[in-house]
Amino acid sequence: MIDIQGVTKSFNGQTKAVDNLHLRIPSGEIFGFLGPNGAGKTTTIKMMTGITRPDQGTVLINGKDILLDTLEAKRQFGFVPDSPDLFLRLKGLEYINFMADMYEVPQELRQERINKLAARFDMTDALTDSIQSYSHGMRQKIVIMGVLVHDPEVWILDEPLTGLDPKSSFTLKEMMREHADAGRTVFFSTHVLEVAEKLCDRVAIINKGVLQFCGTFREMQEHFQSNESLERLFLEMTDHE
Ligand SMILES: Nc1ncnc2c1ncn2[C@@H]1O[C@H](COP(=O)(O)OP(=O)(O)OP(=O)(O)O)[C@@H](O)[C@H]1O
Repeated sequence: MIDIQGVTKSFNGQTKAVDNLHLRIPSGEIFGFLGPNGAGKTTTIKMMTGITRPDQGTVLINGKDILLDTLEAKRQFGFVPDSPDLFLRLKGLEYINFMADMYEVPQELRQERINKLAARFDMTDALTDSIQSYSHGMRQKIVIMGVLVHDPEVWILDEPLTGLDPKSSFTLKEMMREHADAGRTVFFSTHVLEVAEKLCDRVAIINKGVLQFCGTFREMQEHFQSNESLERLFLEMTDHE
């Protein structure tokens, strides 16, 4: 469960990148966070994960305050950032083991998880190569595997499908569904509205830092008294000046 309580963030004392955002994402849900370029999605995610400090408001992850109980809050989630260009000098397996060490995953359990994840993402042969030699999609997959190796209850994923090939993208979406169906939480940002429409239990749309809508796709259609696709409704909500 994620509880975003009135977070606000300005840069350089100017326009608010995120303005008094409230969102509550219960366990058991895949939640899509949508918005045009520069809308404030990554800034929100950085405040959720304790990377950026909000000017106002806070975020609770499974009831743990990211500002006051930071370490406990961080134990609750796994975070996939929008850029996977991290730890390039490490081999894939070294990186996953590093993540498993950080989260104190016992040896036997980690081996089983690494084998399963590598098989699901077609990465078994690549694990002994350096991350530097990986394609963008392979780097994305190793970062996802590094997060999933500690089996966090809450997944926070910033544009996780970018650069993944169709099979890996399908696998990740399948895993997101399994995770939510097991009563846990998946929060992800995306620009791929067809994916959001099919995959998400609920979505939020943010524009210029301000929440425009939060609810199911059906609720959105009812609200706008329209049978249009999510893409059309999104454009209507975000195109007007
Ligand atoms: N470190 C920073 N310094 C100054 N401005 C910033 C900083 N980070 C973000 N911004 C500004 O905050 C606003 C929101 O940016 P953010 O990266 O959160 O958008 P986004 O919704 O993730 O966009 P995209 O879809 O393009 O990734 C933008 O106007 C951006 O220029």
